[in-house]
Amino acid sequence: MTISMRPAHVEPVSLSELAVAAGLDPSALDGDDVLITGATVDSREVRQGDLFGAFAGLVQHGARFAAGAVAAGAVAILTDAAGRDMVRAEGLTVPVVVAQHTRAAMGEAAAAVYGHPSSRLTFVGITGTNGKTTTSYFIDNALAQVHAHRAVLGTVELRIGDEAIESPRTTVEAPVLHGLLARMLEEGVTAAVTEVSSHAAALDRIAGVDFAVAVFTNLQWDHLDFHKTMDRYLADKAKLFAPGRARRGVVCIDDEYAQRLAREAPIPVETVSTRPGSPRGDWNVEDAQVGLDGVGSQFILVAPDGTRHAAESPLPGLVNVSNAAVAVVAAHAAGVPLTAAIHGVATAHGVPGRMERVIERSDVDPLAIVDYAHTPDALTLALEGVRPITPGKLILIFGSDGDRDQGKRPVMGEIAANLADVIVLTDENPRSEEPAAVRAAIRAGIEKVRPDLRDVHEIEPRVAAVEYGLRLGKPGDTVIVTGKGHEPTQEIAGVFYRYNDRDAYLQAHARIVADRIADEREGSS
Ligand SMILES: CC(=O)N[C@H]1[C@@H](OP(=O)(O)OP(=O)(O)OC[C@H]2O[C@@H](n3ccc(=O)[nH]c3=O)[C@H](O)[C@@H]2O)O[C@H](CO)[C@@H](O)[C@@H]1O[C@H](C)C(=O)N[C@@H](C)C(=O)N[C@H](CCC(=O)O)C(=O)O
Ligand SMILES: Nc1ncnc2c1ncn2[C@@H]1O[C@H](COP(=O)(O)OP(=O)(O)OP(=O)(O)O)[C@@H](O)[C@H]1O
Repeated sequence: MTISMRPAHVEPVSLSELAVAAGLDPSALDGDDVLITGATVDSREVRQGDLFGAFAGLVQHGARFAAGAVAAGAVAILTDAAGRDMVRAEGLTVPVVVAQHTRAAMGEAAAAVYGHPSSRLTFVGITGTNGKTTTSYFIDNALAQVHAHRAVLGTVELRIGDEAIESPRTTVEAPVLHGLLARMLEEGVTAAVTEVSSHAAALDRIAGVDFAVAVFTNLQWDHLDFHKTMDRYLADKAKLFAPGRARRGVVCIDDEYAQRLAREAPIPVETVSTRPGSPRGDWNVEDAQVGLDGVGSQFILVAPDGTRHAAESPLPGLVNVSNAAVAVVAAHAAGVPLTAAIHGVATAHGVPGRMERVIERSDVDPLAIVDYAHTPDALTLALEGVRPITPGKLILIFGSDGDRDQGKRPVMGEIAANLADVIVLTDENPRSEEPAAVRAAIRAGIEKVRPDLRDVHEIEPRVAAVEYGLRLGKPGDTVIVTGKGHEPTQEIAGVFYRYNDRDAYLQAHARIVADRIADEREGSS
């Protein structure tokens, strides 16, 4: 099934009203006032009656696409002074609104076009380096206890009720977000959750949004190619915790960056402490017991009034105790009674590609898991999480992304060599990089710990590495493939090939079973 990304009906709003909603002076309007019925920042997605946002991008100026946007039906353009000059130099007479902070202004204008939909439902936004997707599904299930019609927007999918499409991005552009929210209202949705990536916060994709609750999971090393320093990375994420953007916040204070955010946030914040050794928060996790069957965990959530509540995480590993605790507190902050929030989180379904058990342990097979860990901290936690449920060897299949943060590659190699028994080094999404060079950077880290490269295998393509790792696995072993999670494609040299780790496991397993049957036949003949 597909979902429409925009509402079926929009009440036209005048361009001058939108300029004011975007915080601009009426003199920012160059040209006639016109009626607007939609908004986009991509000329390829323009519909009749749209306001087209033409930004000075990281690569090129969006005003280059103004003529195409107008031909496709855009009736006005929001851009900066340079963009206006480009538009006029092309001889276009379309009305132009000039803003200094174009992305922010466009978000506010799009909110106004669609009638400020985020204020009309319970909207929860989650940011943090890791755990956004998992926590968003936990929160959704908690919200389900009191909201029959809901939506989830994030890395895995854009879902409104029972309808879903593959998500183009972790966080969609602001006009798409406001359009989707307006669509949700038409569908009777009363509560929604969205992941907010740091790119989204930095590029004002949440401009114009009114979050009921903003949630922060953690800040770990990632994306420094984009944000440059951890301080700027934190500052971008902190944009979610601003007056006018979110009414209240829920912050997991297990790391120091989060503690700083909780101290400095200018909105009311409830803190959640989930790990031994973390400072006490308003809410505290105690007595976390990781289930020995590797399915889930139990813990006690101590509320600010000191009451103790038995709670559960439906997914394995201590990281998911953190995610579950944060989800309970966030859903409670969004209006779900505490007992219902705890029940909703405990009964949440698995999230595709997050500690997903694809092949169960048996007397012939190892346990085979897919996980999305693609940062040093996440990899550490994933491997530490499966060690207690692994009587035999821990076999890790992994690589690292091309065209993304290079610094983490050797660090992840070291972590793998320290925490896994056997390593199958392979490719993730090489993108425009030479795959062997990415693997070499990881291998350098592995060699620091294991100079003889004992039990280290380098196999490509990834589909072959998954089969190789699975064939190495004995019944007591755990095989874990990390980095791509639910992703349906692998990006190599600009081409997206259909590829999924879960499918790779299942297809390899079918061949392994067929070989076993053939061997048995041979043995008995
Ligand atoms: C690094 C980054 O985030 N770039 C975003 C940025 O692009 P940009 O400034 O480079 O755009 P540009 O190519 O210079 O083009 C300038 C303008 O012309 C427009 N344009 C361009 C071509 C065209 O034919 N018509 C047209 O209108 C573009 O929409 C853009 O507004 O602004 C664009 C919209 O204005 C975004 O589409 C684009 O996201 C790109 C596609 C992207 O891949 N972003 C990724 C990195 C991202 O956001 N990832 C995070 C998750 C990260 C994670 O946690 O792993 C996410 O939220 O998904
Ligand atoms: N609270 C957490 N702390 C650290 N690592 C975590 C946490 N929760 C999950 N992880 C690890 O991070 C991986 C990604 O989890 P998830 O998809 O929920 O995060 P995300 O923030 O949505 O990631 P991304 O933005 O890259 O899509 C998981 O597969 C797991 O290995």
